[in-house]
Amino acid sequence: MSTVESQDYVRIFDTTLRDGEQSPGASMTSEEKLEIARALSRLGVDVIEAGFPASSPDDFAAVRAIAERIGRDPVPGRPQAEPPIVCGLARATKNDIERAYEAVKVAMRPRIHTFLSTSPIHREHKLRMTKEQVIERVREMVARARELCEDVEFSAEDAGRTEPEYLWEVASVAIAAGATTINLPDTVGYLTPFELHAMIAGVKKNAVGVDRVILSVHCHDDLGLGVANTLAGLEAGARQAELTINGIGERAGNAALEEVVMALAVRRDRMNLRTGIDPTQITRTSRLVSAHTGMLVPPNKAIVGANAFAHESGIHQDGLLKHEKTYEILKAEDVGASGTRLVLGKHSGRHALEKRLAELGVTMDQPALDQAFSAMKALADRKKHVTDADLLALVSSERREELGGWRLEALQISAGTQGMPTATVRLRGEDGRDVTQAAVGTGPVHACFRAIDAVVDLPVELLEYTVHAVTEGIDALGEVSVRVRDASGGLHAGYGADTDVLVASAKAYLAALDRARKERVVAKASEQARLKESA
Ligand SMILES: CC(=O)SCCNC(=O)CCNC(=O)[C@H](O)C(C)(C)COP(=O)(O)OP(=O)(O)OC[C@H]1O[C@@H](n2cnc3c(N)ncnc32)[C@H](O)[C@@H]1OP(=O)(O)O
Ligand SMILES: CC(C)C(=O)C(=O)O
Repeated sequence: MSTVESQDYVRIFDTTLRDGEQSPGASMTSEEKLEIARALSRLGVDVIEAGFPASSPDDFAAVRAIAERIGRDPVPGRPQAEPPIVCGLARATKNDIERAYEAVKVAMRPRIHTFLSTSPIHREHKLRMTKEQVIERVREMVARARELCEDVEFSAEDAGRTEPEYLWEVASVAIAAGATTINLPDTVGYLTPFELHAMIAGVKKNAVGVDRVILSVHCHDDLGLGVANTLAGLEAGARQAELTINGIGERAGNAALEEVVMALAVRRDRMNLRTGIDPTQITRTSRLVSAHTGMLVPPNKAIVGANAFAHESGIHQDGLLKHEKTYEILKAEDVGASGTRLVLGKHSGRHALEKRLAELGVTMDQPALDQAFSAMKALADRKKHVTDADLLALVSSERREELGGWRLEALQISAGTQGMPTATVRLRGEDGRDVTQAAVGTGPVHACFRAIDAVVDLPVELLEYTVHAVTEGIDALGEVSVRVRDASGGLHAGYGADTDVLVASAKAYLAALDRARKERVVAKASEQARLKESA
């Protein structure tokens, strides 16, 4: 028995190019579809539903191109693998079926997939057909498809809302007419997992000849149950799952391939089912589909979202650093994503900060780490993510502030088109004393520096003032550098970083003044020592 025939093997039928393309606005060109089909082949899907050939000449051409190339072009990483089946969708009409076959017949492994609704609401209002007419059409059209192609899938559209006994009858008729796969879609995403399980189990038990065919599930996500329902169907005995990359598809989409495949892989202990998918290709394929369809992947999307392997909160980060399994059931590398990310933000803790700083080449003793931690928390309150550049800027700003002297406690600026720009600063001296001063200036920076001058009382001339963003985005850290000249001609540089450039300016100016002050203290001390010596 080959791997594919064994009882625990689930065939992955990818319908990104057909049902996925039915997502509003997700149309793709033929070249894009071929590129995706190649990626699906590399991913290891068993069936590629390449399109609906009767729907337009473009769709026909795309299906045809995929049928021609897939299996014939080399697939990097899977040289020996059996090529995927290429399948075309067709309504239960002669014309659709013949068009589908025309498009797929050149494939190494072609399949015709024909469908007809079976639920009362579809029979009555959409098809305007009786139960008997539906049965007769299924018999005729499956037989016609089978005359053309060895591999025929029949889908009972809206199976989920079909009377069970009637569904068993339709499935029995399709099997007798030659269908090799019977698909039971929950077309409108209406069923609960228990109901879907019961539907598959019912057909498996009651349809005549069911042992000769593969049962398949195709679940939509209208109630967010697509993946859960697919897994329930597989537990009940279905051995083909119809899925799309990123879960795109008609309305709320289809069950997401990456979620079903990884659920089967991670919970093999529970379900004991396998697929032929190479999970390391998942992220790359997801990105390709997103790029070609323009359907962005939400950050919190399971498996492929930007946050799927990102941890922000301190307690989780600490746990992960001690043992990765504390908070991860699969690794980013398993699905071809770059590793777990510890995101520094308002919920992070010291362990994660220390690790990130060490990775950036910064080691600190405990008091310095505590200080950097407080600065990081303060920044994170104002900024969503603290990036590496933020951290380095912060650390270097904090280190410079460690030099002593006056420290900025508060800054209030009033500026605009009306009135004089005014700054009020509150500075804390080395002795812990707070001093508040206000000043006006030609602009907010000038007013701020004048208010600082009024406290520090160290005459300097401002030579240079530069401001630039060190990090990305509207909430970037601003970095300010200043150069001042003191009364004896000495030059002193100062640097400050903050999300508020005026605060960064005040910090930079204070740092430069502090250097000037320190040099003056050193110069005074050496002058006194010289005088003492000469006395
Ligand atoms: C559940 C699913 O996802 S099914 C796939 C859905 N995908 C699509 O519809 C995308 C491609 N579709 C199309 O391009 C067009 O709908 C076409 C070319 C197939 C048909 O276009 P039109 O001929 O203009 O028909 P229109 O789409 O307006 O109506 C569908 C017709 O097909 C009939 N029909 C629907 N499903 C089936 C079926 N499985 N078998 C036979 N006939 C069907 C409808 O009853 C209706 O027939 P009517 O004209 O006699 O009332
Ligand atoms: C054509 C069938 C399989 C379908 O897409 C559905 O029922 O949702």
